[in-house]
Amino acid sequence: MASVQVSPKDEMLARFLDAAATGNVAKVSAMITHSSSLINESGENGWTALMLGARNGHFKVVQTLLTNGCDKSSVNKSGQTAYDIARFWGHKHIASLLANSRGGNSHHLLPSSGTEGHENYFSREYLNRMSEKRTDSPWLKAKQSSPASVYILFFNLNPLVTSGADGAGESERDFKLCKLRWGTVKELLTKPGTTVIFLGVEKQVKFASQPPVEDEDGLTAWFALNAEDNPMEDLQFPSPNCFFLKSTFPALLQLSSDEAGVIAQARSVLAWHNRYSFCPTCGSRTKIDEGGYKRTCLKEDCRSLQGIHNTCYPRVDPVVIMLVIHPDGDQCLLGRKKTFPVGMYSCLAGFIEPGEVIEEAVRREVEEESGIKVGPVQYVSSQPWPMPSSLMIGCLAVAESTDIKVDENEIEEARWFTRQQVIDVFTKNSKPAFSMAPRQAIAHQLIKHWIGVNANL
Ligand SMILES: NC(=O)C1=CN([C@@H]2O[C@H](COP(=O)(O)OP(=O)(O)OC[C@H]3O[C@@H](n4cnc5c(N)ncnc54)[C@H](OP(=O)(O)O)[C@@H]3O)[C@@H](O)[C@H]2O)C=CC1
Ligand SMILES: [Mg+2]
Ligand SMILES: [Mg+2]
Ligand SMILES: [Mg+2]
Ligand SMILES: [Zn+2]
Repeated sequence: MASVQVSPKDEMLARFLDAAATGNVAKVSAMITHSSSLINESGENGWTALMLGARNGHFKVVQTLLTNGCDKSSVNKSGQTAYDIARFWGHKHIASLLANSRGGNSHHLLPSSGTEGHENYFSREYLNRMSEKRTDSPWLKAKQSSPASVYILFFNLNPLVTSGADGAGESERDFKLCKLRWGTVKELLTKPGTTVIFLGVEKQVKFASQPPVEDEDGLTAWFALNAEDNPMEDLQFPSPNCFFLKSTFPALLQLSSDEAGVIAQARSVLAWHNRYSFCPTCGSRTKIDEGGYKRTCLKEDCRSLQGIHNTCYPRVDPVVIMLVIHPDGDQCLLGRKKTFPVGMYSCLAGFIEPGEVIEEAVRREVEEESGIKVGPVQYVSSQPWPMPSSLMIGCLAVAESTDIKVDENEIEEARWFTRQQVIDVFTKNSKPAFSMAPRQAIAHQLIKHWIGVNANL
């Protein structure tokens, strides 16, 4: 009988590939120590050890190979990388490891310095939320009628403000929230259709001598109210200059940083009450609990009353927003929606989908909207965006491809802009190639972070 001659080299490769395919990390590790050239070799149909480990969900094998300098960009005879294979077979943690590993040599394009100390607009925690007090009904009731408590009022989810031009010292401060007292709003509180929520207490406890009247515990509680009908006619306001903002954008970007933080919380929770009038599970009536942080179904046997029932709590919708850097490190990808002002380009963004990690959402949204493939992703900072309840998760990402193909349903145009063009927009040196989102938007801050310009630009 004729026997097929297998060279010792081929036999060793077969054993190595088998160890990777079966998840034998110790053997994979020992064999590459002994014979380092094995690491990038391929067997049948161009499959490498990395691809086999990725195919069969062996995280540690993939990790070991990457740590030892395995080339993650090689493709098999079907043109698939190990990353494509991991994604196809649903091994998300391995796909993520492959995309974020240094193998592609593109990590150096991301800034090494963090953003410590940077605060995005809408992010300031001016109040201590004191969530433990939400279930303390006597305390909440006493605070509601306390003359020291502060009420901010909304109609159609737009806050009551005055003109803020009183030397506030912050240039964005064009409007100032009207802080009302219980005496002014007590009639409104009893009206059907009025929603009241407890926001928290001022972090700074006031000294006893300071007006207005203090409660015994020295804590100044803040509440937010949303009125169903325009309350202007019924109420005596402390200042004739008070008015409701007519629209949210860009007016909501013109508050002080403290007040913007309060609005981010209040508007998101009020918007949730406004949209979730009935139980999403059975359609019955609900009652408001926990200082406005919960809606409980009134139907005794409703499923929402058993187990985890997140329909009862205010929602937060995570959104990834990313600045994609060109593989040459010197350009970034910006897009424009049809609704943007003429000439404005900004970062791409998109809602995170269920079962998706941040990095994968960045890759999916960028590919959907621009056709660009993305490798490493780096988290930078986040921003509440209360229109109505997004949490913007700001990232930098490095592109692995450069040909743009826009999804015209979402984006009108996407383009690569050079670092110099971006710097020119910030410094207003020469005729700008585009206009930028306002500095209160995290998109603006991400772009600034990438080019490393200082904070007062
Ligand atoms: N602060 C900042 O700098 C920026 C903030 N943003 C905010 O980020 C958010 C998302 O960005 P965008 O590019 O529009 O997102 P996407 O790219 O995900 O596209 C939005 C579309 O996706 C659909 N969609 C999917 N999931 C949701 C969900 N949970 N809630 C609402 N719509 C969903 C909607 O389609 P349909 O309407 O057909 O149902 C919506 O029009 C927006 O609210 C935007 O205001 C965006 C850019 C900059
Ligand atoms: Mg999208
Ligand atoms: Mg989008
Ligand atoms: Mg989307
Ligand atoms: Zn119900």
